[in-house]
Amino acid sequence: MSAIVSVQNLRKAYAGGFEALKSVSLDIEEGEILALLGPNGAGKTTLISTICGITVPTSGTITVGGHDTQTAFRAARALIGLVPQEINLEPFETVMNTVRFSRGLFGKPRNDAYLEDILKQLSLYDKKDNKVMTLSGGMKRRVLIAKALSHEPRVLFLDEPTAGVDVELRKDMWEVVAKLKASGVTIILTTHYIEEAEAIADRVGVINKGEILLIQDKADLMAQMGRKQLKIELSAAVGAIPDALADYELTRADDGLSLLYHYDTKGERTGITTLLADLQKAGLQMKDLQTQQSSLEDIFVGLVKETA
Ligand SMILES: Nc1ncnc2c1ncn2[C@@H]1O[C@H](COP(=O)(O)OP(=O)(O)OP(=O)(O)O)[C@@H](O)[C@H]1O
Repeated sequence: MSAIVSVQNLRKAYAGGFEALKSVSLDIEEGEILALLGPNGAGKTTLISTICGITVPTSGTITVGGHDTQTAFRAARALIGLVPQEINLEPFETVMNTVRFSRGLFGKPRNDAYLEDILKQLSLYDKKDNKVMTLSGGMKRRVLIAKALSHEPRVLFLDEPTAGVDVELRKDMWEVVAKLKASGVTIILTTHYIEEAEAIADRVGVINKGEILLIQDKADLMAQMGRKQLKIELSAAVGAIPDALADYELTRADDGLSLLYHYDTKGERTGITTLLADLQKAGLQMKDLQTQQSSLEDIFVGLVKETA
């Protein structure tokens, strides 16, 4: 695979001096789905807007399909579709005219068959002659996607595509994204929903305070950083963890009725057998045991906390 978007040492300081991006470098591979995670104000929208040419970088370079976004903006921008966070549609226009107009802005020849196909993919075809103002919020979000795809871009940026969208529609949108990927479009999305990244991304990038903390294959990330938790339910509550068990770094839970033990899934030894033996020696009676794999959410929260 080769990089379709390449960002090198990108810095963005807003007027007033606030540094929203601090020397960000990343390559986005053709055909992948990259999810950018980060808390509010991390710099996700700034990164996307800068790549799309809406925000001017303070320094650094960006290329899209080999075109420099500063010296060959039109060529770079023609390859990009952007679905913004805000709904910015003309309320009195019909769905079909909205997408037709947007395609025209990129100087593409009229091609209703292509646009109708996009509307069908997004389950909007039966609404094509409806005015935008008559659509539901979820449908308007899908019109935004259709609009962004109207000029046949190779890279699609989705900024919080499912914000404020109900669970069912969110899953529909994931299907749409999967279909787009299958048709060869590279997708970059920002999201607050970690389950969204877990469900659809090939790679996950975590941004905090204008810096990329990590960018990694999702499966590798979960295998490397995923820790397991063992929950030991006791027959009687303990007020404090016995000194003899100090090495295990256990935490009390459920008012002392449970103890939590964390171990590395990649480690050669989990330490569970010796822990169970030592629990018995310390006179603690075990009622039940449960294990739980840490989710992407646990990993993300841990990372952001570390750099807080
Ligand atoms: N036009 C601007 N002028 C000054 N500061 C700005 C401007 N736009 C954004 N910022 C600041 O830059 C930082 C990054 O904002 P950005 O919108 O990129 O974050 P984000 O990760 O997209 O957040 P959210 O998840 O809330 O959308 C924030 O501290 C924000 O206040």
